[in-house]
Amino acid sequence: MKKTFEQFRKSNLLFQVLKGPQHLECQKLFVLDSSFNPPHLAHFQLLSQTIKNFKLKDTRSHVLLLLAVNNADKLPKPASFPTRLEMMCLFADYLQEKLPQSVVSVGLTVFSKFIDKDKILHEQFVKGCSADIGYLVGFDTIARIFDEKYYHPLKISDVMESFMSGSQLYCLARGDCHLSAESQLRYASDILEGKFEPVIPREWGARIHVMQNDYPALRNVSSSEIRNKLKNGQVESLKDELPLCIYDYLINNKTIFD
Ligand SMILES: Nc1ncnc2c1ncn2[C@@H]1O[C@H](COP(=O)(O)OP(=O)(O)OP(=O)(O)O)[C@@H](O)[C@H]1O
Ligand SMILES: NC(=O)c1ccc[n+]([C@@H]2O[C@H](COP(=O)(O)O)[C@@H](O)[C@H]2O)c1
Repeated sequence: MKKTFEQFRKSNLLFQVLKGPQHLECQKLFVLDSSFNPPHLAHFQLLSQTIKNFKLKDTRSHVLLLLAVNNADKLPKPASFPTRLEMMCLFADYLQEKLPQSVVSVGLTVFSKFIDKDKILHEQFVKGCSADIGYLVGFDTIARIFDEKYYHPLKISDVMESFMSGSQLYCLARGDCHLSAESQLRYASDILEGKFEPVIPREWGARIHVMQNDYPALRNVSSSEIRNKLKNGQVESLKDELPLCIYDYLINNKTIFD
């Protein structure tokens, strides 16, 4: 993976598929954009609930696990990118097994903002198919997608118009969030009622779908909490938060977050 990653870094590519089909194979694409630092069961739950509730009837779905080599806020730490790519590939195999009605690809991009990721995916992955792209996010991320600071001095209603008119945002409420679960679940209807106008146009509310996590124990799981537990030797409890393949990988590579 180190070599593959270095090649991507040295190339001028903006997006590259490293595993799975190179182009969209189904009518519905679900993108999980994450730091995969490491991937965990709340990520799986986000995918599984979204596919269960929103996949097109009687068709397969295409899942794209996407890693940005530039994050909107975070430095590229603590696990190296090649390590994260290895975990993404293990996670992709796990998804393929658990969600057999899905096709899974793993990709890299240089873009941190969703508006830019969306443009490049339409150009290089969807390639002219009339598919809506569904982006899978936790509530903390949706709040950041609609934060004006990322687009200054442009207006969100202008700069995000093209992205929001062709995308759906599938969102899982989080326990470790500044808003109550009720407020998170009301977010789309609040937008539809115009509560955030003029910043967020009310019609965008129809493209946002906030779900409660069906498994309460996963609502507070996060990669940072898992990294801390691993550092502090609290490995037993990690079994309930990670796919077994990722758990085994971390146990065999305990220093990757050092
Ligand atoms: N417990 C959770 N419930 C709902 N969404 C989640 C949860 N954990 C992660 N997500 C979402 O999955 C997406 C990708 O996750 P990300 O890589 O940021 O994981 P994270 O666990 O929040 O990482 P970190 O702790 O390093 O910030 C984000 O949109 C994030 O909000
Ligand atoms: N305005 C935006 O589009 C925006 C804001 C914050 C994070 N992101 C991206 O969301 C993804 C997840 O971010 P975190 O790993 O920081 O939670 C990253 O790819 C990050 O760059 C995008």
